[in-house]
Amino acid sequence: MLKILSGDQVKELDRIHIQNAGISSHELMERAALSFISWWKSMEFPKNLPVFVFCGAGNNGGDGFAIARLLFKEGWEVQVFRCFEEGSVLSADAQKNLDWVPEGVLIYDWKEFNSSREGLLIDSFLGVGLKSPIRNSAVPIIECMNSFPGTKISIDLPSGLLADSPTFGPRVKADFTVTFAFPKLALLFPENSSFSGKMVLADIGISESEYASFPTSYFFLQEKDILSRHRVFGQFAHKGDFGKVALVAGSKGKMGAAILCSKAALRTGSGLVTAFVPEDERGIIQSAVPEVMCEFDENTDWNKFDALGVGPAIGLDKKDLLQDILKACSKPIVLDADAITLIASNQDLISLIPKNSILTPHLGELERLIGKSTDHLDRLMKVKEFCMKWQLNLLIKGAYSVLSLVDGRQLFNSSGTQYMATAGAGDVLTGMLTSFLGQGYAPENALICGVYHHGKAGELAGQQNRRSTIASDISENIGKTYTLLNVL
Ligand SMILES: NC(=O)C1=CN([C@@H]2O[C@H](COP(=O)(O)OP(=O)(O)OC[C@H]3O[C@@H](n4cnc5c(N)ncnc54)[C@H](O)[C@@H]3O)[C@@H](O)[C@H]2O)[C@@H](O)CC1
Ligand SMILES: [K+]
Repeated sequence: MLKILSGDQVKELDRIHIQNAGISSHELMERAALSFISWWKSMEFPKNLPVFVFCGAGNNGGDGFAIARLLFKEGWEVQVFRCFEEGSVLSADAQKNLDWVPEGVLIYDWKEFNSSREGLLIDSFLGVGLKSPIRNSAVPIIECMNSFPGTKISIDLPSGLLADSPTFGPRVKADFTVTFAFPKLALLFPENSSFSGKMVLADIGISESEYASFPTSYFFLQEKDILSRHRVFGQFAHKGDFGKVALVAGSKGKMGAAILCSKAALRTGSGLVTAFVPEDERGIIQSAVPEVMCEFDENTDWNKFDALGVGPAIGLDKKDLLQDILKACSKPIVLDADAITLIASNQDLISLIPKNSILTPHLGELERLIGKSTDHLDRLMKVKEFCMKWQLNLLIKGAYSVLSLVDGRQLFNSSGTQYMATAGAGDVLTGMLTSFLGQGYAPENALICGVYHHGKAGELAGQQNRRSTIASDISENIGKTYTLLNVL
């Protein structure tokens, strides 16, 4: 799994890679520029537009000079805008790439930029070298780039954004950020989304094994990490192997939650799904999902199920039921929605939650559980502490949902789309997670597979329906994600 290193670790990684690969730092910069060019070509930007490359004096600027040269070679009209005084000392690789800028590329001072011209802007002013809020002298350069209404593409990081701590000063508002080797932490923070735009990961040939020894608790979860987390079921598997799960969900007027999570559990592969719903409401679920069985007696043996998902729309009057379930259960369970709100207001219940269970609060529920956070980094730290203290897994939902594990690791999920921000999407996820637990997946793997496939199913649903996507569409696409990822 791809590690997310801090800005400070990048230099050390650079050094190790250069040594291992037997290349110069300048060659590594060239690879970064070439990787950018291959993304650029895939974008098919209109070729009649000129390209304005803003370059700083450090290696981020060096990337920009190299990109300017390569784009010019590809036939683009390119202009470079210097973000430093003439005669300034540049980093060695930036200087070399500045020297290599061909004559056909005109170099101007940034103050000469006319932001009303049509074109494409590349922001190569500041990258991970920025360690503190930007100097006053740099503010107008960022404002100048932001005054340009056309497409802006930041190299590695939007200039002004700190790689892994909260940023308060001005920063470039990019449409795309093409970042090298691994995502920089700040690109994954919701509060920075309007600055980083769409993040593109550009491979520069550094293999994950080269930084296996680098300490970090942050990881980036990608498609290649998923298949090995799945269990394989052979030809002789029967419905018992696929698990017997129960979902405690729904209440009068909110039976949709029970329908959505039970259906998702079936679509994820559960052999037998039982819904615990109010008896008066059973007709709704039984006609909507005939494959689901219903039970009504809450004095049941909860351990007869392979996995349990509790909470979607059960109502806030179910504290006693929740307490009974937590006391009775010996295996990890999935807790969502009202179950989390109940736990948040009755914190003595936390110690009763079976170790390794999975909690999936939305941001409001999370805040009730662990208190307010000043920003996403603060939220990550609080959640990590909570998970380690109580030995629980917790999902922070949103773009790049964070899977916070019992051992302190935090994985940022790469699948998903904004079109999943719709009622009931969380209920679908609860069904999926419960299903994987019931299929005998270790909680960590159930969480990883559940969240990744949920995001992928959402992407497929979003491609078909865009903003008209509803939670049922996500559920209906779960099967396609198995085909896509070649899960048998
Ligand atoms: N190993 C890697 O990941 C690679 C990194 N490369 C590039 O190298 C960049 C890092 O380069 P550097 O370490 O030279 O750093 P940067 O180029 O990001 O920043 C250094 C520049 O920032 C200025 N600066 C520092 N603090 C400032 C402040 N508070 N206000 C205003 N200006 C300030 C410095 O004067 C200097 O000009 C990466 O972001 C990436 O673009 C690439 O060349 C490829 C390889
Ligand atoms: K930049």
